[in-house]
Amino acid sequence: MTESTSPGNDTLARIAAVIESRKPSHGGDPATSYVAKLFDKGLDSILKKIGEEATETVMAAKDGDAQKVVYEVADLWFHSIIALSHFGLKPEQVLAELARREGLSGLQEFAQRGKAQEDEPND
Ligand SMILES: N=c1c2ncn([C@@H]3O[C@H](COP(=O)(O)OP(=O)(O)OP(=O)(O)O)[C@@H](O)[C@H]3O)c2ncn1[C@@H]1O[C@H](COP(=O)(O)O)[C@@H](O)[C@H]1O
Repeated sequence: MTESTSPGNDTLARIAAVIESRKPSHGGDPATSYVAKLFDKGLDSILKKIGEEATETVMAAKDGDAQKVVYEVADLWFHSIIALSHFGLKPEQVLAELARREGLSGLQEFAQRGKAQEDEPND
């Protein structure tokens, strides 16, 4: 797969657009759409799915099952995009935040926040 055909930011933007179209305000139908059903159930149900998918990601990793890690992270990202949409946010905003952090070491950033050395995020 070449770089130009690799799934990337466009994929996230397209999925986010479909998710947006499933909102009740856009005519999403819980009878025919998983996303519309989740929006219909509300934020707690969306957050519960994120918790489940995060746990399943950890379990797949602990099992050493690399392909399952891919499936579970895809589930986690998908449900996280639904949560972003609930708050009127888009994946682009998360990607922009990651881009902003590029080149800034996590330890450097931690020090800039004035954290004491004994609080280092190493566990
Ligand atoms: N990417 C996804 C996607 N990923 C996961 N899922 C669904 O999310 C649910 C995840 O639930 P679970 O992980 O609990 O899976 P499970 O099979 O129920 O249980 P486990 O065996 O994993 O424990 C399943 O019903 C999946 O089918 C998704 N449903 C939809 N999409 C995208 O969203 C679009 C809109 O979907 P609809 O709103 O349903 O039209 C689709 O065209 C896709 O692009």
